Amino acid sequence: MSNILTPLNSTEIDLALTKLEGWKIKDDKLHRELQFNSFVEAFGFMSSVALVAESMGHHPEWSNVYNRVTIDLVTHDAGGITAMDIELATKINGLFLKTSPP
Ligand SMILES: C[C@H](O)[C@H](O)[C@H]1CNC2=NC(N)=NC(=O)C2=N1
Repeated sequence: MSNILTPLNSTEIDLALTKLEGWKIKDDKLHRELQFNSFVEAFGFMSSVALVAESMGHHPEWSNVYNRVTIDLVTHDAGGITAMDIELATKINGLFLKTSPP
């Protein structure tokens, strides 16, 4: 039976990616690189993501260099990309749009 800790198959991942602006697969993880207008904006965005991640009990692998934030999502407990990663990526996109409207 499938549950949130079952890794998605490549068909499921491809479908999810069509709805996830900016994300791709890199090294078997969901990957996105974001750029902001400043370090403070990037760090504020990371703070918002941190609260969401903590509330989900699901945490990103990420790094920050000045105004850039690089994010990788994978479910370690499942050994692959799961619905939890898709959910967190979707929420991250929402927070990015709020921080940095097009
Ligand atoms: C016990 C705790 O909830 C688990 O270790 C959670 C924490 N955050 C996590 N985050 C991610 N990305 N993958 C996990 O498998 C994971 N497991």
